[in-house]
Amino acid sequence: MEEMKSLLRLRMSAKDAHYGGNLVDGAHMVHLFGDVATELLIKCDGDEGLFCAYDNVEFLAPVYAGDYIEAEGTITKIGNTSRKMTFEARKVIISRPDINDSAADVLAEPVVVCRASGTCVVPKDKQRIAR
Ligand SMILES: C[C@H](N)CC(=O)SCCNC(=O)CCNC(=O)[C@H](O)C(C)(C)COP(=O)(O)OP(=O)(O)OC[C@H]1O[C@@H](n2cnc3c(N)ncnc32)[C@H](O)[C@@H]1OP(=O)(O)O
Repeated sequence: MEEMKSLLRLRMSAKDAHYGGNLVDGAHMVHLFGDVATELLIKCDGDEGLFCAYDNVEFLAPVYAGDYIEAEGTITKIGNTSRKMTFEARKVIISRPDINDSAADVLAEPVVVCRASGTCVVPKDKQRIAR
């Protein structure tokens, strides 16, 4: 099977900060993975599909307002109606409020902030791409 991947890249805004110290809630990464999964299913099946279950979610580093996040997903297995996927979210730019209000750095190496895996379902009658 040709490897199927999708990538979203976006900036966490002050509106996304939910906790003290401008910390973004972990559920926000899971929300991004839902959009990545939807794009993967559109590529794979021509349908947005439904998220059935996560079997693992790990929060590995904090995310703050001002961080730029890349959220990437890969389809690892295609079943009858199920599509197994893995996800990774990485920070690629961070704010530097310790320097001044507008300082920011491009990271030499991305920092992985969240990893997850799960299963989506596209019912047979909605699969529009023959395989
Ligand atoms: C990605 C989306 N565009 C965005 C979203 O997040 S949608 C919002 C959140 N999700 C939902 O609202 C979905 C609500 N759930 C459902 O509608 C149904 O539960 C379902 C459609 C997801 C599954 O229902 P159904 O088709 O009746 O299930 P099954 O026939 O039992 O199984 C279908 C395939 O899925 C595999 N499977 C079932 N449960 C699990 C599980 N817990 N973990 C992993 N895999 C599971 C099952 O083995 C079937 O696979 P195959 O068809 O054999 O490949």
